[in-house]
Amino acid sequence: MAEPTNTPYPPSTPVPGSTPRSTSPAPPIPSLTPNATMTTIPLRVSLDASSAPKRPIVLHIGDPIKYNPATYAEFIQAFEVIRPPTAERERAEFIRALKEHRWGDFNAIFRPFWGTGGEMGRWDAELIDLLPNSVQVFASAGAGFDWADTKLLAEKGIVYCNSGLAAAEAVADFAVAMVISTFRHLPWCMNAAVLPFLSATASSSSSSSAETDAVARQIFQACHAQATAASHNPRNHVLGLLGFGNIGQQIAAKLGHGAFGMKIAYYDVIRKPARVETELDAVFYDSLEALFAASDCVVLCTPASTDGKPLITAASLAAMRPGTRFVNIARGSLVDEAALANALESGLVGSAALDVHAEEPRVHPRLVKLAVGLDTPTPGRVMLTCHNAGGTVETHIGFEELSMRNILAVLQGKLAITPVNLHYFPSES
Ligand SMILES: O=CC(=O)O
Repeated sequence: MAEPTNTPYPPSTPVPGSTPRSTSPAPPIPSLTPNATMTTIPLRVSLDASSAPKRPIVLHIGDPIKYNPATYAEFIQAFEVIRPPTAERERAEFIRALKEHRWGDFNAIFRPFWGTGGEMGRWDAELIDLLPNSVQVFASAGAGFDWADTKLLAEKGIVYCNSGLAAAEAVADFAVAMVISTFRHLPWCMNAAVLPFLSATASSSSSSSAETDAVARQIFQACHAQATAASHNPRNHVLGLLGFGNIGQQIAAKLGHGAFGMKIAYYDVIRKPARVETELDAVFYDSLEALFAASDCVVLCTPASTDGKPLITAASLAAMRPGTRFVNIARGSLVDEAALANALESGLVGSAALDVHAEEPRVHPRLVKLAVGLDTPTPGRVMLTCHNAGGTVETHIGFEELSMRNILAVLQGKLAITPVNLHYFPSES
C-alpha cells in the first residue's frame, strides 16, 4: 500500500515564494498542522575550534537557481556550494566521484531539478552507500520520491525533504481540469475540431481541401450533437479521492461543496482528523474497494507504492461502478495500463484522464488509440498529457525556495520543513 502522505507544513508558514497569494489566497488546507513526530537531526557539521570556522558543504545537483536570487545569496553565504558539471552528474561518473571523495565531506544534497527522477537514475544502495557520513539532509524538487530510497537514507541518518507542498496547488488545479474532462469528454470535443485537418495534413495530397472541409463539418456537427448525451455536470456526483494528503485535500476544496458541488469521498491509509473531514465535507471509506463502489469519478492522488506494484488492477477496477470516470495525477506505476485499457474498451470505465504513465516518456499505445479514435460511439474517451500537472512557474519557484529553506533549517540545527522519512529514524525516547 502507499506510503503515508507527506509530513504537513506548519499553517502559519507560507511556502516561501511559491505562489503570489496576496490578491487571491488559495483555500485553506485544514490538515496543515505541525507534526508531533518532527525531530531535529543531530548536527554533524564539523566545528573545529582550532581552525577558522568552515562553512558546511552543499552538493548542488541539477539546474542553477533561476527564481530565488535573494535566498540563494543567503544560501551561498552560509554554505560552500559545489555544483558538479553535467559530465559528473552521469551515474557512472557520479559514482566514481563519490568513491574518490571528490567533493569532500559534504553535508547536504540540493536538487532543485524540474524533472521526475534523479539525473543519475535511482538513488538506491549503490549511490547511498557511497555518501560520506557527513551528509545530513537531501532536499529535492518534486512531490514524488519513488526514485529515492528514503528508508535507506534515514538508516544513514539523512533526512529527505520533498517539495510536494510547492506543487500541490498546480497539481490540484490540473486535476480539476481532468475531472471536468471526464464529465464533459473534452478530448472528443477537441479532437473533433482539429483531427480531420491533422489527418489531411498527414496524408497531404490524397484529399482536396474541399473534401477535408466537408468531412470536418460532418465530424464537428456529430460531436456537437452527440457529446451532449454523454456529458454531465460534476455537481452532486461523488468524487472518490484515493489519497487524502495535501493534494487530495486541495482537490476536495476546489471541487467540493461551495465550489463545483461534488460530494467528497476518500480513502487513505491514514484517516484524517474529524476537523479535516468536517471542513471539507469528506466521507471516509475504509477500503479502496468501498471507495470505488461509491464513486462516480475516482482520482488517484497517492504516492507510488513502495513495492512498485499497481493499485489499479483488473481486480480493483472490478469494484468500480459501470461507467465510472478515472483520473491519475499521481504516478503511472500505480496503474496496470493494459487492465485500464480493457476496462475502457468494455465500458466499465467510461472516461479517463491520465497525466502520468507507467513507462514515461512512452504512452501506452492502446490508451493513445482510445484518446484519438473518432470511430467509436464515444470517441476520444481518454485525455492524455505529458506529466504536466505540477508544471508551473510558481511550482518551480517553490521547489527552489523550499529545498534551500530545508537545507538552511537542518544545517542550522532547526526542524526540517518538509521531511518525508522521519518515520524511518529511530525514535528519540
Ligand atoms: O510529479 C511531479 C512531482 O513529483 O513533483
